[in-house]
Amino acid sequence: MSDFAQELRAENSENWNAAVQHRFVEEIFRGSVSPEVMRRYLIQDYQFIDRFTALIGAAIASADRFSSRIRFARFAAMIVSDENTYFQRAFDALDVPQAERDGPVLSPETTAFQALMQEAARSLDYASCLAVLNVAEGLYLDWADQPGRPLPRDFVHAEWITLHNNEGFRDFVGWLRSELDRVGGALNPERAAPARAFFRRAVELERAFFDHVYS
Ligand SMILES: Cc1ncc(CN)c(N)n1
Repeated sequence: MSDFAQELRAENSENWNAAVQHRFVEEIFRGSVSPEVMRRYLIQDYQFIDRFTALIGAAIASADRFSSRIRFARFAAMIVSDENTYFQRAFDALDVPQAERDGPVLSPETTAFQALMQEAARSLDYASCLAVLNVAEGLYLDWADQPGRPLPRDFVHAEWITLHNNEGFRDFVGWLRSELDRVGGALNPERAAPARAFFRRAVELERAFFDHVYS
């Protein structure tokens, strides 16, 4: 099998590393993200999750085999259950009114990320959907998976970490990488170009998304 996923990651190492070593990551492990920053982050991220779920739908539609559709459908079920429940409990803890949960003013960074996911979804190009999903989940596993590091006390911080470093998530990200290697690696350079570009843009946006919650 090719190592297409690793190649793309290496091409984008500067932004990837800046995101996984971001101030937000350090602060969340210490439990010191301020309530205002955590609120802003989660309110915007809930809108990210909405389009992200639609992108998984596009991956289900465009995948080339049933076993891959099953894998994505199971993952989507986790997002709309465990992860959605986390958001609701965190919003309660942070006193986020219903209007800001359902229809907040979107930041330019959230809008840009939503647009990128929509573009990938509408392409119905499986390799492009996989590229964006690999960034969104691979980069989150990369920052959250710090074995031996103690968890913060507040569930708002701790659970955001454990949602992204548990065994099931690790396994899913490993599968996502192998799927991108299988599908992307079989394409000639010209046909792989859209996935390569989606990957690059997604890594840039992940970094910008972390940055913008502090601005
Ligand atoms: C911006 C962003 N990127 C990735 C993830 C992980 N699903 C997230 N919740 N938000």
